Amino acid sequence: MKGIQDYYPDHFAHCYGCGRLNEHGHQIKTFWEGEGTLTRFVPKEYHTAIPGFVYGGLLASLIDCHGTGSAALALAKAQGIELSETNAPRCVTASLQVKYLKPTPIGGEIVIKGKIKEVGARKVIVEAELFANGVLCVVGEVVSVLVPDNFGL
Ligand SMILES: CCCCCCCC/C=C\CCCCCCCC(=O)SCCNC(=O)CCNC(=O)[C@H](O)C(C)(C)COP(=O)(O)OP(=O)(O)OC[C@H]1O[C@@H](n2cnc3c(N)ncnc32)[C@H](O)[C@@H]1OP(=O)(O)O
Repeated sequence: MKGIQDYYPDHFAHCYGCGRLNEHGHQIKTFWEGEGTLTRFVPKEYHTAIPGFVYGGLLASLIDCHGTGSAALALAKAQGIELSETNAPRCVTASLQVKYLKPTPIGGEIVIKGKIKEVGARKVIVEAELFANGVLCVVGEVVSVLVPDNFGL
């Protein structure tokens, strides 16, 4: 199944967290599930904080790109954009807040769920919940801002 990241132009597809063209990155994919958004990721052994548990920086990174991806989905919906080829809106992170509630175990799939809290003309706020083996381990909030096609060029 295609994620919003599959609809970014190539120039915006090199992000370490979610760029489909970054062979060293996490290449996460974010899509709608009902009214919310969803990203899945399976940490590797080397994503370790202490043996058996995921490094918190990685979890923040996953929430970051889940947030910007969810924001792009929300803007596309709000603006009536039908996704095809590389026409997705692109959002950059303005603010990232993460709260680690429980250690996150390595050894299974991580699921990140997003709730769109606010959608403006450019700014989107997304609340994220990160689950490991069905247990809520991390929550976060991402403020994303729509950027123009020539951002970074
Ligand atoms: C330089 C590298 C960036 C690379 C990113 C590539 C983007 C590609 C897009 C897509 C690709 C796939 C996705 C990638 C995902 C990547 C994730 C990351 O790791 S991103 C890297 C870290 N983030 C930055 O480096 C942003 C640096 N900051 C900025 O560029 C600007 O400050 C920016 C664009 C965030 C806002 O600047 P303004 O001048 O365009 O817009 P104003 O008018 O200041 O703000 C618009 C709204 O946002 C709020 N806002 C701005 N900053 C905020 C903040 N820090 N906290 C809360 N709200 C904030 C403001 O209050 C305003 O809200 P009101 O419309 O009035 O309601």
